[in-house]
Amino acid sequence: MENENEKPRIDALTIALEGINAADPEKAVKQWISLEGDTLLLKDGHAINVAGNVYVVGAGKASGGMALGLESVLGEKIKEGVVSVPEEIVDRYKLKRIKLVGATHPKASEKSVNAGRLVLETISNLKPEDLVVALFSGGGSALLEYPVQGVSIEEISDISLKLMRRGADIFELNTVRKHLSMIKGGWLARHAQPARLVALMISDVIGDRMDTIASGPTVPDPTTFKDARDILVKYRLWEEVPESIKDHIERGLKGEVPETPKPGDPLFSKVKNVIIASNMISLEAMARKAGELGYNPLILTSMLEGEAREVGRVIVSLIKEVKRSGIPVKPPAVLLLGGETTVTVRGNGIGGRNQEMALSIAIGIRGLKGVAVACIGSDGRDGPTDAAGAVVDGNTYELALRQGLKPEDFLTNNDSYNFFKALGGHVKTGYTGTNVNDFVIAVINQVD
Ligand SMILES: Nc1ncnc2c1ncn2[C@@H]1O[C@H](COP(=O)(O)OP(=O)(O)O)[C@@H](O)[C@H]1O
Ligand SMILES: O=C(O)[C@@H](CO)OP(=O)(O)O
Ligand SMILES: [Mg+2]
Repeated sequence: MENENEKPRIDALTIALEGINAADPEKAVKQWISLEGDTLLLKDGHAINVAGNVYVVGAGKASGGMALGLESVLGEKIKEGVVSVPEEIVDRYKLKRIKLVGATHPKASEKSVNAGRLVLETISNLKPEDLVVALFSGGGSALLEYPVQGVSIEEISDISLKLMRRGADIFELNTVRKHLSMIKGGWLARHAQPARLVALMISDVIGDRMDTIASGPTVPDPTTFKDARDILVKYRLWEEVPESIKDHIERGLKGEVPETPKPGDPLFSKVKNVIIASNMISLEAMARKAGELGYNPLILTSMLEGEAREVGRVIVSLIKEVKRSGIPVKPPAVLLLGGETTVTVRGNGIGGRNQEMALSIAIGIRGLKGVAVACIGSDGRDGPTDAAGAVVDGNTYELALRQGLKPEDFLTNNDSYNFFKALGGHVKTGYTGTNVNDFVIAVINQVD
C-alpha cells in the first residue's frame, strides 16, 4: 500500500457506494407495495382498492427506477403513465406501460413544461374509482413544470438559479417555485380529483419534509404567497424579478389568484403520501457496512445544513476529537453524516457543495494520518459538474502545494471542481438513478 491513507480512502468510497445502493428506487418500491387481487397493500398497513383504472405520473432523478418497480408490481393494471426523468438517463429504463420523458435539471426548460403538459393530460377527466400513483423524487421541481398564466419557464428557471446561487435553501427555493406553478404545492392532487391518489416519494430533503420533495405536487402546502415574496426580498431579488412574476405574487397576496391547497383541505382525504427511501435509511446501511469493514460506525445526523465550507470546519473538529480522545467514538471509527449544505457562490469557479466541503475539510485535516473523508451527492451530480463529489485525506493539502495548487485560492474562488480535476480525488459515478441527498463519510484510524 502506497501510504497509510490509501485504505481509508477506498473504505470511504466502498461505504458511500453502499449508501447509494441502499437507496435503489426499484427495490424500494417493491419493498413498499404489493398487489393482492384488487387491493394495493402498502408496507405501513394502508390498503387501496384498485378495481378502477390506474394512472401513473411522476418526476425526479430516481423516478425511472421507481417506475420499473411499479410496473413489476402492478403490471397490466396500469392503464397509462408519464414520468419525467433527466434526459441523460431516459434510455436507461425499459418500461412497458409508463412513458418516460426526458427533461432538464437543474434548469427547467420547455422539455419540463412538455412533461408537465403530458402529466396534466394524463390525470384530467378521471373517475372516482380511478387511482393515480405518483412517483416523486428530488430533481422533480426542475424536471416537471407547468407555469401559471403569464409567467414563462425561462423566468422561473432564472429566478430559481439566482436563489440557489445566493444561498437560498431548498425550502425557500421551493416555496417560490410552488407559487408560480400549476403542478407544485399540492396542485397536482387538486387536478387529479375526483380520483384517489397515492404518492411514493424518495426523499432528498432534510428532515424528509414531504411538501418540499420535488416541490410537493401531491402534498398540502403550508407556505404562502407572502412567504414567497419575503424570500425574494430576503435575497434582494424582489426588485429584480420580472414584472410577470411580481404581478402574479402580488395578485396572490391580494387573493386575486388562489393559494396552493393547504393542510386541512378536504381534497387530501383522498390522498396518501409515503416516503420509501431516505438519507437516514442509507446512513444506516453505511453504518452496517463500516462495521463489516472493522470500524466503529457512528451516525451523527441526517440533517446536516449550513454553508459548505463552515460545515467542513465543524467536521474537521469532530475528526480531531475522535483522534485525540476517542470521543464520541473510538478509532478505528467511521463518522457518518447526511443532509444538504449550501454554497453562497462569490467567486467565478466551478464546483458543487460536496466538492467545496471536501476542499474545506482537506485544508482542516492537513497532516492528519489515517484519515480520509468522502463527500458525495447520492444523485451522482454535485452542482453543475460531472462529479458526484470528492475524497480527501491528510495528505491532500501537501500534495496540492507540491503541485503548485493553493487550496485556499480554489476555495475562495468556489473552484473546487478544478482543484480536484488538477489534483485527483473526484468521485465520478454519473447519474446514479437515485437521490437521497448528500453523504459525508469520515474514516478515522489511530495510526500516530
Ligand atoms: N462554483 C460552485 N461551487 C460550489 N457550489 C456551487 C457552485 N456553483 C453552484 N453551486 C451549488 O450547487 C448547488 C446545486 O447543486 P446540484 O447538485 O445541482 O443540486 P441538487 O443535487 O440538490 O439538485 C447549489 O446549491 C449551488 O449553490
Ligand atoms: O426537486 C427538488 O425540488 C429538489 C428537492 O426534492 O431536488 P433537487 O435539489 O435534486 O433539485
Ligand atoms: Mg446534485
